[in-house]
Amino acid sequence: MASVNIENLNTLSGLHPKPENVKFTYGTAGFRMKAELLDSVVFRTGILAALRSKKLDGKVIGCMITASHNPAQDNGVKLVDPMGEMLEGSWEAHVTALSNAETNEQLVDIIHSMVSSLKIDLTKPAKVVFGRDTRPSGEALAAAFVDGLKVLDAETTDYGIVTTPQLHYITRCLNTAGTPEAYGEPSAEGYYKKLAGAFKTLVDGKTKLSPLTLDCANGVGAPKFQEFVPFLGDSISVNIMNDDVENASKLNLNSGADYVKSNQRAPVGLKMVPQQRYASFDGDADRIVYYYQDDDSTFKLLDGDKIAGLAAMFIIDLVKAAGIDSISVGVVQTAYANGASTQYLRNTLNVPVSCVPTGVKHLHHEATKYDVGVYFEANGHGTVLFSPSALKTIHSAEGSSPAQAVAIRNLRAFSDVINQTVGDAFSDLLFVETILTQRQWTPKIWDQAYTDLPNRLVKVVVQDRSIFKTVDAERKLVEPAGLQDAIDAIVLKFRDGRSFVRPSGTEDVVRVYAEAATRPETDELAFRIAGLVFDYNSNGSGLRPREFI
Ligand SMILES: CC(=O)N[C@H]1[C@@H](OP(=O)(O)O)O[C@H](CO)[C@@H](O)[C@@H]1O
Ligand SMILES: [Mg+2]
Repeated sequence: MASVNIENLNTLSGLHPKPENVKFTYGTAGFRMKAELLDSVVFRTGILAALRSKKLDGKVIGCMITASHNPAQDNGVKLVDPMGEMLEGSWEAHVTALSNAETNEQLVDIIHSMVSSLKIDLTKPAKVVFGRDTRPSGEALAAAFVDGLKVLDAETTDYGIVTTPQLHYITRCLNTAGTPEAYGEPSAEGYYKKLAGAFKTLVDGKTKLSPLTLDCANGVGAPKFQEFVPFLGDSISVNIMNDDVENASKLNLNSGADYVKSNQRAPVGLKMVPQQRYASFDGDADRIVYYYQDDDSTFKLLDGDKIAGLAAMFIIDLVKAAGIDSISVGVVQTAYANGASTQYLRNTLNVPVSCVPTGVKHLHHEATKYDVGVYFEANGHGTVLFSPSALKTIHSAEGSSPAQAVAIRNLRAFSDVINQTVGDAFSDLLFVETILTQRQWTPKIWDQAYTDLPNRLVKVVVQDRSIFKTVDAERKLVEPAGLQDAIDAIVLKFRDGRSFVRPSGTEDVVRVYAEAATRPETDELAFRIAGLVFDYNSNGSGLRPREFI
């Protein structure tokens, strides 16, 4: 068995020293922090990507350099497994260990112990592809990643500036090429052709909707959607705003899906016209939320929960119309899903709903258990997964009437318009537009499925968030002892009250979520629980926010 060329590793690692006194953790969305701290981490992630590829017999591993909806000065790195899914959970600990090695000797030791415990054959080839968003720090970090790949002589292709979902798509295409599961051409152009072709089939012959106004958060979604437009031709009209990627400081500033969802308001500078459709991407275009203004000028958000409800409703109808009763539809949510959406799914659509911990990898995994699994985080990250057997059924069905044949054709195109590797703002946009076009629905009609319970999300800065331990898909605290009982006692006093507390996986805070029958009750509940959490674990650190009760 070959071994690592230590001289080579020492030289390359010397170019990417680890900053002192920083502890890195591969979290919900990979490593994410101030860009200036990331050089050594990205270099070592390159080593790990090469090891993972060797372990998987030379299958292509993907890497995306992005910090999504976070500010321009942040960056991050995240690995993609061969079918376009997130890095397998057990490898998160390995990449975390590599990133925290203090010396080159430790680095070599960790690599050697991985090679022996995971039985990695270093003579196997390694193939790794990578891309990045528009952040100015991306280019240098990509170079550090390439240095990491050189440690193990990995073959590599730089896909340059792409959206996160494009990189996931390309990774899957490369690994399925020439097989019956071939996913498409492994290029941005192949991606545009596949999605646009399916969309055109779905809206063919239907009356086109009024233009959609699209806020791209001044991120990678802007140039990439511009690139996409010629492929879509006149099948859709989109007015793009917040497309200034030259001025990095504008990235995600007062705009984008996270801003709109968190503040429940339109991006700054957008003058809304009642009953028109608006949508916002986040900074790496893997999330989308829709919104509109009602006639009384109220702002109405159509978030990930609303998108999941719309998708589930449409697919259920389509499956029925196609006469394929054997395909069942399920929806996966997290505890942050609005209680009204869960009720709608269960009681109106009669679909099974699972609740899993936060983080796309959990939702994705659970969704694979259904024939058609719809998954969305409330913040707008999600997609629809068709199981291999559902796809087979859809592709072999013929239908016994013209109406059934049309429904089957639509189901096939629908499965193609959806990026099944990961939540994808472009693809989600197209499937929402498909449904609204086929039904000729305004955003208000879509919104009428159910009325959101008022809700509030509060961040609590505590001394040590690691003491908060949860169970039951993060809906209950088991530690610190007694805190959950105190929460339950407060929640009981509120009509339709629901609240839960969990440590964030991406920020150094504890999050409190609350919903109740009315806005004032919701705010009171949220701030009471936030106050309770703060008092449990502040030890006098920081100021107690004034709104906490
Ligand atoms: C409440 C919330 O929106 N949490 C977000 C956030 O996770 P936290 O673990 O809550 O920090 O970032 C994740 C990664 O982007 C995303 O998947 C998740 O939905
Ligand atoms: Mg994102």
